[in-house]
Amino acid sequence: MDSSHVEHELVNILFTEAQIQQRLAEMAEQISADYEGRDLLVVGVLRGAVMVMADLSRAMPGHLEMDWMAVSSYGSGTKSSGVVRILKDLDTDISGRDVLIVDEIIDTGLTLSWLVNNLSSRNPASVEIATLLRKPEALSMPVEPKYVGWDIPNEFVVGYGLDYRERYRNLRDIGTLAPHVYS
Ligand SMILES: O=P(O)(O)OC[C@H]1O[C@H](OP(=O)(O)OP(=O)(O)O)[C@H](O)[C@@H]1O
Ligand code: HPA
Repeated sequence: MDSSHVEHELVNILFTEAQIQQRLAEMAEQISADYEGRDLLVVGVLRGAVMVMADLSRAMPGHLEMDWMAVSSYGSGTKSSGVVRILKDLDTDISGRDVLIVDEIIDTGLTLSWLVNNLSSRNPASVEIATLLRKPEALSMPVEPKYVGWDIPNEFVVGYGLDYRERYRNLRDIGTLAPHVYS
């Protein structure tokens, strides 16, 4: 497969690979300082957060554990269905644990506000969120990520874990798709 072909379907690069790595390093430094001496469990939200989890966790020098959840609210399109389902639950008992949920984007805020409620009911010591991107709509939702990479405009973005119909997750940059891709 010709990967340069895929890159050409992006019309507007919002963040390059280098910018993403730089921002994740800053976030990792802050998170490491905040959780120093604590027993951190990092929870990645499959599938989009795989890249952020891999790079953010490797930028943190201390001990941490990783677990994963899979939830679905989008189906195959670009609009949230409004209903969140657990597709894969945690393998870890989080009672008494410091939990940091890692995701790549908060869009409507539905997924993460639901997830924070769900995990909070399991008696963790704390639950916080780290997200690489946040869209404006999420600001009106009861979801308050402690760590945000960037606030972005309300456009559908792909790359670095973010998909459109399961494609484009493997792009190293984050950008918007050319209109012809949707037609
Ligand atoms: O704030 P929201 O409007 O709820 O949107 C954010 C969620 O949507 C995406 O996941 P998606 O359901 O597309 O699954 P994926 O990670 O497998 O792509 C993304 O990874 C977030 O978890
Ligand atoms: O802008 C987006 N792009 C890809 N996946 C998403 N899931 C929520 N918002 C987005």
